[in-house]
Amino acid sequence: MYQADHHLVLAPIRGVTNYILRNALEQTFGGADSSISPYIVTKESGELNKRQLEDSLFTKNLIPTTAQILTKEVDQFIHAAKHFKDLGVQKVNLNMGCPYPMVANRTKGSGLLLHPGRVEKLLTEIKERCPLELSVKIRLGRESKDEIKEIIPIINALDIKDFTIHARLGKQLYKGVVDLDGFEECLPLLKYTPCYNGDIKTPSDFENISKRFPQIKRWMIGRAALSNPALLSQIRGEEYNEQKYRALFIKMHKLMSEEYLSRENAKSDYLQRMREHWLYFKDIFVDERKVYKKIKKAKSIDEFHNVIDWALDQEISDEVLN
Ligand SMILES: Cc1cc2nc3c(=O)[nH]c(=O)nc-3n(C[C@H](O)[C@H](O)[C@H](O)COP(=O)(O)O)c2cc1C
Repeated sequence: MYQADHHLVLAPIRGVTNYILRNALEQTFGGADSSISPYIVTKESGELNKRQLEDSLFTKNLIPTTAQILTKEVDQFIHAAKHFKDLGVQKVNLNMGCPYPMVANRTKGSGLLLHPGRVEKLLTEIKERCPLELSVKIRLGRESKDEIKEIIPIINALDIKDFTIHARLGKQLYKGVVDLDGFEECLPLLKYTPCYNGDIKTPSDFENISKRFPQIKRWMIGRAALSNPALLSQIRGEEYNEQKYRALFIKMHKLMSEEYLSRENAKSDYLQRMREHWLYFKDIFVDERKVYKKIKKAKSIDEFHNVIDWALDQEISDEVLN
């Protein structure tokens, strides 16, 4: 059961959990204590994506947001961390969980997990030089849940307190079940209690997992908080009937649309951005397939807004109400 000392973290989902989504969520359903922004990729040239940097801008975020970096190079990590520091960011996260072969085969993300020697060197040097507090997000392994057991002594020795474990293997991508036994095996090995992540889809999933792991205080939730933006607040005990849910979702959507359309060159990517959000938002509605089909078909902003007016009137699924 949710307790006052629990901390709920909105997970990073690339292309979706940007400051626009985070702030609109905070201004409506609420429920997230903090968030990690999706990873920024570093390059040898030092060039960093402007929009991704902007996403972590302290003044743009209504909830504390950690910036995430995907790299295997110490200098590139430090270079990006310094940029984030200038933007007012307090904490940076090293991504050691990304499962995509394009990333992992280049010894980045979950690909690092097969090389504990490299991880030790990377983390030790980053810890020494990082101008911001360092946190790490990891999977149990890339191929096997035993890989994390070689990483944990490094995390302990470096005194990294903010450590999130997504209880899957890299080779699973985002499929299959989470390995709660594998997660449990890590607990006695860790100096600090980690943040749990993976497949909390409903308030009762949270009840069950938090009952099994009463020592865990930090919980990270990703996809399900996008498919049901009320989920984080429902976990905290908030209740929603259809009318209250619809009113808040309409407000959330309006805030997001307005912010996207106020940005420079907004019109060029507005539809694409909103379609990515609707890949999750569609699940709010009983007839999610019909809703998403119409959204995908909309070719202009006017057409899209007409479809949204229709969609926001559709019946809301009992699965997101409580
Ligand atoms: C499309 C997509 C993009 C993701 N992008 C990131 C990312 O940028 N950084 C990261 O650490 N994890 C990323 N993740 C992983 C999530 O943060 C989270 O660990 C995973 O979805 C499991 O949690 P969940 O079951 O609550 O969604 C991504 C996941 C998905 C499905």
